[in-house]
Amino acid sequence: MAANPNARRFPEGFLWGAATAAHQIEGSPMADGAGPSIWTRFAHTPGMTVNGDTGDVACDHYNRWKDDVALMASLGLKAYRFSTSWSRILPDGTGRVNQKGLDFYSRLVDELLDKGIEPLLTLYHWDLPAALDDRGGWLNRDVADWFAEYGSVLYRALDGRVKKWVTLNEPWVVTDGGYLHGALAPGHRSKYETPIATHNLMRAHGAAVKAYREIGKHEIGLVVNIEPKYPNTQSPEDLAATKRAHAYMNEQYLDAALLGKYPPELKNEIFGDAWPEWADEDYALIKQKLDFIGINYYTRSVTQATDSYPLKAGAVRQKLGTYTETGWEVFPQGLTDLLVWAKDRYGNLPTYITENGAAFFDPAVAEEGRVRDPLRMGYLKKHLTAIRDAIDQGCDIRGYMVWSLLDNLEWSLGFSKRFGIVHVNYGTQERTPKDSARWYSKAIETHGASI
Ligand SMILES: OC[C@@H]1[C@@H](O)[C@H](O)[C@@H](O)c2[nH]c(CCc3ccccc3)c[n+]21
Repeated sequence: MAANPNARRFPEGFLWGAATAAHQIEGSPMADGAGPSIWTRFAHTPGMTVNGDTGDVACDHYNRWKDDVALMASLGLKAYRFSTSWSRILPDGTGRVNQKGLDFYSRLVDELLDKGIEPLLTLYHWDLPAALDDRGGWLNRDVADWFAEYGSVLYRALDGRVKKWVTLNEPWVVTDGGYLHGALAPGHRSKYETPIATHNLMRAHGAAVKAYREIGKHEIGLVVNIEPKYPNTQSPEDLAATKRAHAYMNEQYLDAALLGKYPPELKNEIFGDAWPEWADEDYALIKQKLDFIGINYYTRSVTQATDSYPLKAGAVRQKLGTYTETGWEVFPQGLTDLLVWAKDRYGNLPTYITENGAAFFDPAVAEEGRVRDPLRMGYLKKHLTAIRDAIDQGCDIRGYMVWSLLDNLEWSLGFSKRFGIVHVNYGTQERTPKDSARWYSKAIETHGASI
C-alpha cells in the first residue's frame, strides 16, 4: 500500500522560506547616502577575505530586488528572511535617518507582501556601522541604546507589514569570530574583549525587544546558531571539554536571553579573570519575553579535550562522515537532538529553523539551464526529515528558512563557497534555480509530503 502522504506532512501553517543577509547579497554598500559598515572596511583590508572578495557588487540585489522577489514567488516560497543594513538606515549609526535607505526596505517588503511572501526581518546580521565601531562598537555599553534607536526607526516604518522581527543573528559568531579569533569583522583577537562584546550584544538585544514592546504590535525573537557537541570518548577530559564547548556555543546566549544568566562554565572554566561581574540590572534588561526563537543549524561537533585557547576543546573529524565544502559534517540527527534539548531547557517556545543548508561543489549551469546539485538536495531532505522527527517528539517548530536563496558572499570565504538553491553567475548576475530549488518547491507545494 502506498505510504500515507499525510503521515509525514508538516503542521498546517508551517512557514516555508529561504534566508539571506544584506551584506552577502545586496552590493552597492555606499549607494543613496548609506554609510560604511565594518564589513565594507574589513573586506577592503588586504588579506581578510579569499581572493580579496568584497560586498561591493555581490548579487546586486540592491538593484535586482524586484526580480529576486519574482524568483521567490516562482519557487512558491511562503516567507523570506532577510536583514537590513544598519548603515543604510542610519549612516552615522545614530541620529540622522537616510530616507532612501529606509525606502529600499519599504519597497522590498511591499513587493514581498504583494507576492504573498511573509517577510522575516533581522535587524543585525553582522554589519555594524563603521561610525559606531569608531566609538567602540560592541565594546561600548552605549551600543544598547544605539541598537534600540536603530530598531525603533524600523519598527515605526515597517511594523504591521513586517510581523516577525529578529534582533540579532548569531551573537556567538559575532563575538567568537569578530572579537576572539579575528576571522570576521571587526577582526579583534582578545579574550578580554570577547565577554564584553557578548554582554553588550545581549544588552542591545534586550533593549531592542523592550523598544519593540513600546512600538510594535507583532512578534520579535532572537536567532542563535546551535552546534550540538558529542564527546569523542567517555573520558573525564573529553566529557569536560564537551560540556565547556556546549556551554560556550549553545547555552550561553539563550540562557542569557531566556533564563537571565550565563552558564557558570564561562567564568569558571573558560574566561576566568577575563569574565567581568555584571550588574543585576543588566540581566533584567537582557531577559525579555520573546515570541519565538530562531535556530540556525548546519552541523554537529564530536568534541575532545585539546589545548586550544581559551576553550581547551576541539572537533574530531569523523572517518566515516560526509563533509560539505566548508568542512562541516552532514549530521541531521544533530538537528533533532538539539531541538529536543532546546524544548526541554527553554520550555518549547515557538521555534523557526532560520538557517539550514550546505555548500557543495556545484557544476556550472548546464546548456539546458540546469544545475544538478544532488548532494544539496540530499542534505535538505535529511534535515527536513530530522525536523519532522523533532515535531513528532513534541517540539513546536513553526517554519524552515533554507540557507540560502542565492549563492552569495560567504564572509571571509568570499564567493568561493556556494550555499544557494539558486545559482548566481557573478559575471552576468544571471540567476538559475538549481535542482534543489525545484525539489524544495515541490516540498512546499505538498506541505512536506514529497520529501
Ligand atoms: O556559513 C553559512 C552561513 C552564513 O552565510 C550566514 O550569514 C550565517 O548566519 C551562518 N551561520 C552559520 C553557522 C555558524 C557559523 C558561521 C560562520 C562560521 C562557522 C559557523 C552558517 N552561516
